[in-house]
Amino acid sequence: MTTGLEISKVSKYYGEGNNKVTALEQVSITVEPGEFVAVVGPSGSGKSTFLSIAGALLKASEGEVRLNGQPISTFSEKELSSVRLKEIGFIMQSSNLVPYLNVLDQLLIVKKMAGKIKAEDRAFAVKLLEELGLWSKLKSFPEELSGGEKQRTAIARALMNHPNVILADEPTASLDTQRAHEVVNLISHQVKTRKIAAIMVTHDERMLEYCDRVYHMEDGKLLLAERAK
Ligand SMILES: Nc1ncnc2c1ncn2[C@@H]1O[C@H](COP(=O)(O)OP(=O)(O)OP(=O)(O)O)[C@@H](O)[C@H]1O
Repeated sequence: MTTGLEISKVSKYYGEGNNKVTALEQVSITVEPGEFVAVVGPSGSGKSTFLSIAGALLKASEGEVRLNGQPISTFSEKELSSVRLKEIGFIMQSSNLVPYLNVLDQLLIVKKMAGKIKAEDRAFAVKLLEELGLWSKLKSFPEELSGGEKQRTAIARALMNHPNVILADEPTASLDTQRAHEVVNLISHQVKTRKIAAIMVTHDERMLEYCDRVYHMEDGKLLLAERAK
C-alpha cells in the first residue's frame, strides 16, 4: 500500500439509458510519494473527470480510490471535504487567487479554513513563498503580479496544507514558454523534495520532460506512454 495515490479499475458513467456516457473505463494508476506523472489527451477524453475523482471532488461509478492508504471511494461528503482540505493540493489553469487578499494571506486562508492560524503556519507560509521566489511580493495583491508570479503563489498555496497529493490541471495554460518551464520546474522540485505524489494534466508537450511517467487518456482509457526522459 502506498501513502500516495492508488486508483484501481475506476469507471465513471454520466447519464442513463441512451444518454449514458462512459467518461472513464477501468482506469488504474498508482502514484508514489515523490513521483510526478503527466496525463495528456484530446478534449473530451476524460482528463477532467479523472482529476476530479483523484481529487475527491467526484465519486467514481465503479472501482477504488485510495489516498494515503484511505479508501476515499467509500467516504461520505463530509469526510471527502476533510480529505480535500488536509491531504490534497490543487493547482488550476488560472491561479484562482482571491482578489482582495495579499500573497501571504492567500496561503494563510488555507489554514484559517481548516481552523486557526498559528505562528508556525505564518513562518511556513513565508518559507514557501521565499522558496518560490516571492519573498518581495508577500504584501502584493493578485492584480500587481505577473502570470508566473500568480501561478507560483498558487503552487505555494497548494503546498500549505502539507499535502500527500498534488493535482495540477493545465497549470501552464496562461503562461509564456519561459514562465511555463519555470512553473513546472518548481512543481517538480517541490514534488521531489517534499515527497508528494503529483499528477499534472497538460496539453503542453514541452512540459513532459519534467515528469517521471506520461500517460495518454483516450476515450476514457488511461495508457502508459513511452518514458519522457
Ligand atoms: N456532467 C456531465 N454530464 C454528462 N457528460 C459529461 C459530464 N462531464 C463530462 N461529460 C462527458 O464525459 C466525457 C469526458 O469529459 P471530460 O470533461 O472528463 O474530458 P476532458 O478530457 O477533461 O476534456 P477537456 O480537455 O475538453 O476539458 C466527455 O464525453 C464529456 O462530454
